[in-house]
Amino acid sequence: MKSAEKLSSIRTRVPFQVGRRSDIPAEMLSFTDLNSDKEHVALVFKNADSQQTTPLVRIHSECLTGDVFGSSRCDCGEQLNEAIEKMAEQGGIILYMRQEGRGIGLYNKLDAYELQIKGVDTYSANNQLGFDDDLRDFSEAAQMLKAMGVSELKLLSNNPKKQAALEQNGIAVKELQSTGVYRKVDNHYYLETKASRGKHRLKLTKDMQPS
Ligand SMILES: Nc1nc2c(ncn2[C@@H]2O[C@H](COP(=O)(O)OP(=O)(O)OP(=O)(O)O)[C@@H](O)[C@H]2O)c(=O)[nH]1
Ligand SMILES: [Zn+2]
Repeated sequence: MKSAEKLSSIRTRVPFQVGRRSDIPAEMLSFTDLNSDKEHVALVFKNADSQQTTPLVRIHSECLTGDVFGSSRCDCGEQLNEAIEKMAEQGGIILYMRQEGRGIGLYNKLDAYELQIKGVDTYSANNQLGFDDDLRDFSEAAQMLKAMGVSELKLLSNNPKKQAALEQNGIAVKELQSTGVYRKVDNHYYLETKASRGKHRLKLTKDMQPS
């Protein structure tokens, strides 16, 4: 895990409205001097970075298939909407990390899907393609938070690795809030594997019906 020793700062802060009806005020922030040249952005609701001591934060990894197209293979789009709707009410910050496919990129994720259709699970598909289970490095999330002056937060996630990474990089996680579980026609095996092998905190029940 790389540390967030490099000092980043806010480059641009642009207001707009977001959400399914484009009626939720937010600001998009870009940054200078992140560890990589990936164009990670933050979405800030109700000026939570300057107005709240312990804002609600979601570190959301890019998922073109789920976030944009509502793919049935994962739960990313639903988690993103949940975060937007919660933060419209109480304020908060979404760090939208350009880490498509847990860091392997979109084309490789599509290759992994092809293997999954043949019965390989979500992590083993990565391994068969020559990648580790998860290539994401969350130190840049800590850099972005520090640039915004946020040193403690409530984290909206089921993934304890995100909490550990923030804490290793000097950000205090005061609370871990789970997201909803979004069962769809063909994501049950994906969710089960995230819980068993990825150690995500997901409460899955056998009779859970697709939404
Ligand atoms: N390689 C690969 N990446 C996937 C797959 N399904 C979703 N992703 C990517 O996984 C990332 C989301 O990570 P997840 O493991 O679903 O969840 P998380 O962000 O770690 O945890 P939460 O905070 O609880 O949502 C996004 O970048 C998706 O593009 C898959 O089958 N294979
Ligand atoms: Zn997804």
